[in-house]
Amino acid sequence: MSSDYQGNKNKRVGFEHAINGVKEAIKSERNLKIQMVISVIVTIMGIILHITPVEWAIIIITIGLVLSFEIMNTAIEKVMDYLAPEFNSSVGLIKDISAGAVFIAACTSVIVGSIIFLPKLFRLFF
Ligand SMILES: Nc1ncnc2c1ncn2[C@@H]1O[C@H](COP(=O)(O)OP(=O)(O)OP(=O)(O)O)[C@@H](O)[C@H]1O
Repeated sequence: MSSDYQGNKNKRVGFEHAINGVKEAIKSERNLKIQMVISVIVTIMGIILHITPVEWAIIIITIGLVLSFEIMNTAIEKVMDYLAPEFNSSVGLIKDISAGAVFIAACTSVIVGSIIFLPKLFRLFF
């Protein structure tokens, strides 16, 4: 079945839609802005503390995981707001579960960051 969007489908290259999605998510989601600032700070710390290539790979995967989960959470929130804008306990639960996935990814990133950075910071200051 074709929908109204089919007429606009070929006006942009595939990744342009994705870049637009990232921009829109950043505009509308405060948490995503905070996570991006934290990602920049972590990257600067990685440069200053001379982390190894393997540590860079782990940090980059972790940052990608958190940002991707937050963007997916934003998409789920938007779908739910579109389909059911009124108060609904099932909608609330779906959003809570989606936020839970971000929370798990964020906790993982804190643990990974601590394992990589804390010993280096400790050596720097003590
Ligand atoms: N339509 C709704 N019905 C019931 N509860 C809702 C509804 N919309 C949101 N909630 C509750 O409010 C919480 C926050 O939802 P909201 O859509 O405001 O996301 P947000 O402020 O961007 O939060 P997040 O930090 O998870 O991104 C949800 O996790 C849910 O518990």
